[in-house]
Amino acid sequence: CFLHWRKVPLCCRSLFLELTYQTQKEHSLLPSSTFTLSLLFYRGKSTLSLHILSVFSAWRTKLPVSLNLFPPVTFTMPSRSLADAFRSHPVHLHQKHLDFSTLQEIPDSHKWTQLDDIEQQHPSVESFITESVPVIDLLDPNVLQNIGNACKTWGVLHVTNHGIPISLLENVESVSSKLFSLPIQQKLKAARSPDGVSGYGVARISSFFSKLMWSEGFTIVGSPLEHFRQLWPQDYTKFCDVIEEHEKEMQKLARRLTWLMLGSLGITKKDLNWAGPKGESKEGGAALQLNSYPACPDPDLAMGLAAHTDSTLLTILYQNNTSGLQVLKEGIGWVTVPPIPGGLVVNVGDLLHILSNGLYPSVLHRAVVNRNKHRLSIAYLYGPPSTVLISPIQKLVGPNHPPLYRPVTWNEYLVAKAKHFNKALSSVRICAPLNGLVDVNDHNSVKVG
Ligand SMILES: O=C(O)CCC(=O)C(=O)O
Ligand SMILES: [Fe+2]
Repeated sequence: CFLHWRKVPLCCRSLFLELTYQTQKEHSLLPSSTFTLSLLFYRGKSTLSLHILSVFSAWRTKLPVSLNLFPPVTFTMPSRSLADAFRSHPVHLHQKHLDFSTLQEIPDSHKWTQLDDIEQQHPSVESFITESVPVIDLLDPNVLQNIGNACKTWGVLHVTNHGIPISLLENVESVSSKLFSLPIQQKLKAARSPDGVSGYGVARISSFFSKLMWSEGFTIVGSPLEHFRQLWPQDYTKFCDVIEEHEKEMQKLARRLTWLMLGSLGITKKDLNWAGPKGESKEGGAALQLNSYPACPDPDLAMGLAAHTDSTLLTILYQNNTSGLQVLKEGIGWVTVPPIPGGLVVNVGDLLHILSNGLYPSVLHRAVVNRNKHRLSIAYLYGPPSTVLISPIQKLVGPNHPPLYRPVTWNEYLVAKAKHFNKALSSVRICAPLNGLVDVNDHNSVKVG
């Protein structure tokens, strides 16, 4: 291999070498364990030096060392859990916990007097004079086509007939509502630790802003048992049961939606290694994010949750009966996504953006607040198994469609997000899109206040 490396043009600025250990029990020709060597050359943001790598591909069938150029998705390797990814990259937050219920006016710490670039460039638009986010019935015979159009043009959709019992969604809403209405001292008993992921606290993205957001959150990764025991020493088990049941149902829906979205791109389970040889997929990972946006005395000066994209394959969002979610639609501005009865919002996340090679863009969204009503949202953040490498799917890549992103695991991407926030997608980009468009988030400045 190293002989060929010399042929890499000097203009290549960087070389990524990813050595991954793969167990291939079923493969008759290879020993049970082989290494997959992924070589990825890139030169800044311009095109890839593919010619050198084609030499390697001929070897793939003969050698126990396989050289994958842009593997769609590969491997399992013992690695850190999602929670570890956060732990290894702590985000330093202003740990200021307000008791919103007692405030008559907005303190300076929460006054967004100067909006960041993205808010200034894109005004809010009234939903009745513009288009609205597509509503897709999952039982519609044209569901694939409808989902594909919505992902391509909006990066977000509403789904109905999704199969999640409304009573279950209401039960999770009720747990959230009880949780956030506990006294602040009680909630702080389940506070998220500075290097942790689960628990009560301000939005994780707060560290990128000088002003705090008008919201509080509670994150659940794995079991909420320990934290719930702190919050409700007497009756935590019934709350845990609700979360567990919700997780089970949402996992099923998230998996179904992932395959519908990929299916609308012509991708089947056999195109993805992590789907398993018979199409059965390994478990994806997930986090549940409960968000509370108290009524705010001056909503124009506050921000519920600042503009961001989700570091997921997709996110499924339930909102109580109060509006607040807005998505950025290029050429239009911020469009409100009001709750629809029985419906769930589905966002394209950054990892689906990468898998689809930018065909399905992750949607920039934010939450605004409201003068009179308390708003709750429940986000199911769904991703792949955390050690699977995600890169543009080979079927979507060709001479006219070079891969735009390098392979990255969910863990690695979370670390990139913790470092670069809305520039995380650009940080894993290896090539400018041929259509000259850049990621919407590239325009975002994170300075505020
Ligand atoms: O509250 C909302 O509508 C948005 C929540 C959200 O974007 C998130 O939790 O990532
Ligand atoms: Fe989000």
